[in-house]
Amino acid sequence: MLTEPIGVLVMAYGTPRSLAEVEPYYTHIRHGRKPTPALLDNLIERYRAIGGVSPLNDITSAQASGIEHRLNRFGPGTFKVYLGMKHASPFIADAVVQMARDGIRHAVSLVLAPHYSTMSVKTYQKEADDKAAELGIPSFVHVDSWHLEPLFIDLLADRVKTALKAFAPDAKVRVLFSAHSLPERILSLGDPYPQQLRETGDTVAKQIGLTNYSFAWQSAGRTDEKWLGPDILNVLRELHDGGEDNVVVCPAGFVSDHLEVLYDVDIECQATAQELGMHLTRTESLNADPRFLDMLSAVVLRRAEDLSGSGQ
Ligand SMILES: CC1=C(CCC(=O)O)c2cc3nc(cc4[nH]c(cc5[nH]c(cc1n2)c(C)c5CCC(=O)O)c(CCC(=O)O)c4C)C(CCC(=O)O)=C3C
Ligand SMILES: [Fe+2]
Repeated sequence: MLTEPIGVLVMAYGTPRSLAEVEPYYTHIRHGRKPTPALLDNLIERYRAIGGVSPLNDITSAQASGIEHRLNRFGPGTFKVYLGMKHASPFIADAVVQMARDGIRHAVSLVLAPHYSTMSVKTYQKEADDKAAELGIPSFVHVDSWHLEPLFIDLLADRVKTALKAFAPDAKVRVLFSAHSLPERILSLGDPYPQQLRETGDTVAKQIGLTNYSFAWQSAGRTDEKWLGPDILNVLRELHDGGEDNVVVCPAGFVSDHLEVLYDVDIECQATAQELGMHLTRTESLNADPRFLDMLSAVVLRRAEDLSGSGQ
């Protein structure tokens, strides 16, 4: 192991801290273009519907500090965790500046999302690497994805089993593994994202002997482009038309309770299900589950071994 502290840059999407911050946050997501009043009102209404602010900031912070605590179990001060957000402060670049100030020379990056995409994880990594290059500090060793980590699979498998208990033992129940949709053009780029979601779902299903399951995309952006389908709301309608009215949604692409889970699944999918007379539940989010943080810190530790191995 290295003798000086290893920096760990934990990256996440970020969320506004108050309703007043929704406009600058949305403008940042839109690469500096202000949203129209209608788009802004619509987003504010969604945050209002989940209680005004998203619990995401608190959960992300708890995840980062839980990872740091675990990494330092065997040697206090061996690792220093920095939190950097894509669209909210502290931004990824702020965290990298702090790492440089602290004299960190060896660092691992981890994105709090299981599946790799050129439009998500890669953009986080690029932001970190660009800032490191600008500051003249060594680049990061990245964790690209952890969608097949055995402990991640175990956690989802347990959650699916628990969710299925809401139904009669002999009921026919469809499990829908979902993730955030992305523009369909990622397909022509050979992006691994859709395949990785499928691998997560297939592996969970195999582990618990689940046969009635499929995949759906949720939370597609409000843009003119075509987004990956099938959209989860259409999948619910099709299931109902085919005589299947029992559904467990497992939002496997997300790790925390936030807008896409608390609004898009718990309010929007639930409303469609009710309208159709379907029975829908979802798996509990991973949040700061100790077993989840054990898993993430083990993944970081493994990657940190590559740092010393590569002689950096
Ligand atoms: C792949 C992916 C993940 C999962 C991986 C990861 O976690 O990185 C994710 C997570 C999240 N997305 C979030 C929020 C939003 N995403 C938006 C818009 C967009 N998301 C995109 C992608 C993703 N997003 C994309 C391609 C857009 C279009 C604009 C663009 O090209 O960038 C918009 C704009 C309005 C709207 O479309 O609703 C909002 C408000 C929150 C925080 C929720 C909270 O505050 O609780 C979280 C965790
Ligand atoms: Fe998003």
